[in-house]
Amino acid sequence: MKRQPLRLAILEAMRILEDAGVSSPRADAELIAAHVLGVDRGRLPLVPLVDPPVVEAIGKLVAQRAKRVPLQHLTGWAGFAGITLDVGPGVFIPRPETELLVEWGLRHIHGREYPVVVDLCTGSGALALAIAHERPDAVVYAVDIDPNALAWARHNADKQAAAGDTPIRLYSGDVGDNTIFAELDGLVDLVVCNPPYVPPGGDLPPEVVDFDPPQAVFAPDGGLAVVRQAVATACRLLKRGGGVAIEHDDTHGSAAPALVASRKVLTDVRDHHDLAGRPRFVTALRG
Ligand SMILES: C[S@@+](CC[C@H](N)C(=O)[O-])C[C@H]1O[C@@H](n2cnc3c(N)ncnc32)[C@H](O)[C@@H]1O
Repeated sequence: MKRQPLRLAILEAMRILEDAGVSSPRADAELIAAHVLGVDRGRLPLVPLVDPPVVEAIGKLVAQRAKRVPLQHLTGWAGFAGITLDVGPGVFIPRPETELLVEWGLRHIHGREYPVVVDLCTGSGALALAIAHERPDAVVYAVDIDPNALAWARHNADKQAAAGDTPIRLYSGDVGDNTIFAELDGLVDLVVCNPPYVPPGGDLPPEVVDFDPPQAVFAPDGGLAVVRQAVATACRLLKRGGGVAIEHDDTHGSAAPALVASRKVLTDVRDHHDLAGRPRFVTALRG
């Protein structure tokens, strides 16, 4: 059979994805093509013609994406703050907005030697591994309640350590357990946390509802239950001058900072917006 222009296969993929209601049809079509061809997306213009089996492989993945299977489940990986994490069924796919917590956290520990860092609710290991990658001297702890998520985190942590990064320390546990990391009480420089925070019944796209684990997304108490637990744990773990950054729902731009400010040991409470201008995460320092 004849070779075909890749451009046409991508245009056809975009049409299918747009009809299916995918929010970023061009990016997804190009990323699927790049995945099938084993090249970076930016190199696609260097591939003018493709063989029929390539077009067929692109078509199969596009059909799955049109059923709203997340792109990262199809490719098997997610880029996050300069690292690549393996992801799939059973673990939350790291989101770009969470990279803002990495940026804030790295700024906070800048100039501190051998900082102790704790990632509560680690999922795939995203925050812990991104910080460990940038700060090889950091002692990084991470915890999750879900054994499936932890299996992904262990896999990613082993892979990153095998590539030469300092290993992180992973634990199974509940942020609501007030003895968690008791050995670190008052010793921690930075606590980061992207907890489940969507109020139950929230309106979400199929990629989230059907593929992210529910306990990674929804939380009781109007979405604030795990945020509240993370704040309490941070108060106990942080040393004086230590900092905490917690992601929250964009409807919690007042409630989350108020919850943090209700803890007298935490000072300099600030809420931060994402690039789209939505309230996204709260930070504070241990006074
Ligand atoms: C929104 S995901 C975030 C994962 C990762 N930090 C990220 O940003 O990609 C929330 C994670 O919190 C975990 N989790 C939910 N409730 C928890 C709890 N009470 N204690 C510890 N982990 C919890 C879930 O299993 C899930 O992996």
